[in-house]
Amino acid sequence: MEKIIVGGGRQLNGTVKIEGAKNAVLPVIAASIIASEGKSVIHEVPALADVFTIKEVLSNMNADISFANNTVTVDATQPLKTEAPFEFVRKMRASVLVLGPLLARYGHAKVALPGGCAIGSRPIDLHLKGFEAMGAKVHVGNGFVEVYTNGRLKGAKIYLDVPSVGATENIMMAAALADGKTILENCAKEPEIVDLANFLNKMGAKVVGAGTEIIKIEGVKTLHGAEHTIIPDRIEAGTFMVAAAITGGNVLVKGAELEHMRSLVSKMEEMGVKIIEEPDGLRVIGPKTLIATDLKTLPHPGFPTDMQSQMMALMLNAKGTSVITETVFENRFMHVEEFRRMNAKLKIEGRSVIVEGPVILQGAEVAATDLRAGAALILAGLTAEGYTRVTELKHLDRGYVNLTEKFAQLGADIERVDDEENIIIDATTHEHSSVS
Ligand SMILES: CC(=O)N[C@H]1[C@@H](OP(=O)(O)OP(=O)(O)OC[C@H]2O[C@@H](n3ccc(=O)[nH]c3=O)[C@H](O)[C@@H]2O)O[C@H](CO)[C@@H](O)[C@@H]1O
Ligand SMILES: C=C(OP(=O)(O)O)C(=O)O
Repeated sequence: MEKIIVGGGRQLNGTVKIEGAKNAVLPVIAASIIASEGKSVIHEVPALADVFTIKEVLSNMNADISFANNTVTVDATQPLKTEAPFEFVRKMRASVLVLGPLLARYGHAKVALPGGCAIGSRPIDLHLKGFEAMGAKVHVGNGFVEVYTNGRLKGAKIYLDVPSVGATENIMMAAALADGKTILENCAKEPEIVDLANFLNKMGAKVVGAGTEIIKIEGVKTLHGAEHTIIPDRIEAGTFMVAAAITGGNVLVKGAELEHMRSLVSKMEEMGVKIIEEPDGLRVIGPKTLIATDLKTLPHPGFPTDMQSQMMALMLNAKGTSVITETVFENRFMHVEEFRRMNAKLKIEGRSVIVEGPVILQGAEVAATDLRAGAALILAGLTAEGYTRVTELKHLDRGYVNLTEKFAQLGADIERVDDEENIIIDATTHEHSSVS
């Protein structure tokens, strides 16, 4: 089994470069299949497991897609299959983002139902309600959701009950080719929504208002391929910002965009962390003593749920009682049990966790219960006594590229090992017996 082994006690210093955003690149690649003319060329694509999954989804539909040197090229001009089977959706829920583009272009899409996951039930009812409002029929059965329409979708006025990121993206993509105007209210305002709207507009779409709570889309008849550069990953950036802060280090997080990260920056400043905007990123300087604070996750521009577990690691090192309230996902506290294995003092009360700090964390074997939980356990390991061994790395690989190497370059005592290999090394050289 693969593990990341991290030793505590080292301060992190230096520069780390942030990749393109996972949550922007997945909808942008999905959107590229709407183009009936020309190729799309997408730059700053991170080499994440999720990107390889969406590439497989598109290849399986007969799109011509290649990925090299952080650039994805998509030619979807030939007729496509309009189905995404469970083997892909199971690996990555964002596969449902092909529903909107396929429905808009072909009047049909069939995708395996994503089902629940570690952070909550994550239904797609709002995506489907949006398609229905535009005249589509929805059929759910045998583990699939199928959407279809006779002729073009019709522009509609759609109000989202909650500002869902995926529903905003799927409806925006479908509306781009609909007949008439769609007005999407109470939509998500994340920077990744703006990135998708910019890409769609380069393809010939007419989308205005992305980044606000009302997006207006005037449908056009066809879209063409376009060239686009993905925005930096604010969650990867935030993870390294916490790493600098938690170790009392000084790290330049190159590519971090202050505009995308105001809620995180202000929380970290409240905790005593110094954050300086520099021309190419954010410099983060950890204090001698971190101060406890409270936070509540909310849709953007509120505090991002994808940074909640990393902030829990920071709060475990802060002086006083902190309270974290999770309002976006109903079950995103799986990491609490893992932190407890490291001697954390945490109490769950409904949708809140009470964090008592500072605590002397102890290295332990812990599991990455989801993507960000994995990152948070590594962060906790940076300050723990002894060695922390993080397993279930498949989650981490969905969202972080070269995480171990990046931490090591900043001075962390960290390595990724495979138990099987270790056994072989142990048997021949006896050198690695202390790490497995
Ligand atoms: C690939 C991607 O971009 N993933 C991000 C996206 O996920 P995703 O797009 O899945 O998240 P949503 O914004 O849709 O989910 C937010 C909340 O709305 C609920 N909901 C959503 C859709 C729906 O049809 N019905 C419904 O009830 C969800 O269960 C959840 O409680 O936004 C989340 C919230 O910022 C982030 O944590 C994920 O990293
Ligand atoms: C929850 C996340 O992503 P996804 O929606 O891809 O599961 C995340 O990035 O933390």
